[in-house]
Amino acid sequence: MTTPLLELRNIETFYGPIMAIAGVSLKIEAGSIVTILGANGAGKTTLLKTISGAIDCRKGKVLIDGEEVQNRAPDVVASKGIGHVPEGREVFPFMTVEENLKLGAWGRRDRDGIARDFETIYSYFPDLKTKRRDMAGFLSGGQQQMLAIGRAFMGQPRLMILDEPSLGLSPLLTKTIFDIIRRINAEQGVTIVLVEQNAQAALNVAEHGFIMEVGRVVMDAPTGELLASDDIKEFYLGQSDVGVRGEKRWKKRKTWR
Ligand SMILES: Nc1ncnc2c1ncn2[C@@H]1O[C@H](COP(=O)(O)OP(=O)(O)OP(=O)(O)O)[C@@H](O)[C@H]1O
Repeated sequence: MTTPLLELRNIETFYGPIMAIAGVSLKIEAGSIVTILGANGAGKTTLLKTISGAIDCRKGKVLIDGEEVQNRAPDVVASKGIGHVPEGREVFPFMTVEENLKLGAWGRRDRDGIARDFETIYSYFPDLKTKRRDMAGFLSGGQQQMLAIGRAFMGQPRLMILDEPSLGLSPLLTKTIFDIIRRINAEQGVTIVLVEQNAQAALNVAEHGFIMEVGRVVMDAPTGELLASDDIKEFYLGQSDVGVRGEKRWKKRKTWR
């Protein structure tokens, strides 16, 4: 059996007395695209932050290629190949596009590789090339999302974790971003973990999904299975059954509890 690229074993993460992650275990194989879905407050962002070292867990293990990295500093986790694209992008507004991308390559010494990765990002996101000398704060929301993805890519991640990349974007821009995420996976061999509120877009691109509720994973299945699930249709895709006279049925109970 191969060692997963990322494994979480019984993670518990708290904010003071509040338990945000209540014992999550999961495995992510190299080369895959997986999505983590869940309602507001389910713990998705906290889980990603626990993986990247932005928040410490109180219990459990985070393993990258079988090596324990839980509660290590974010730069140590990044050096193991984890690139975190946080919710809300968090680009540096008073630095240019190019400077933001250079920061992503911090610690790298391979000048040729850095130059090649700049070109890769500019080929995926031509807008960034056009605006490479502009302040990041003047970019549109979609361009800032592109820059956040580009900056993470400059760190040569083997696993990219993206927190709600479609937040605030038009359907067209969301499609553009998701197409590039798919290409980064297929062409660059980067494994992708995608947290999304846009369940339809995420399930279209991912091979496997995890459903989170109040700090736990309540469902873990290939996306084909999730798309066929009545619970997923009802609660995440808004495709509830409609009665013969057009009235909506009583809201059904979720069966995964
Ligand atoms: N800084 C914080 N201090 C205290 N509680 C927090 C903090 N951040 C998050 N929480 C709580 O932790 C739980 C999980 O929050 P988290 O942001 O991880 O959820 P989420 O699934 O990412 O939600 P959303 O989809 O709204 O971003 C929630 O109950 C939230 O209120």
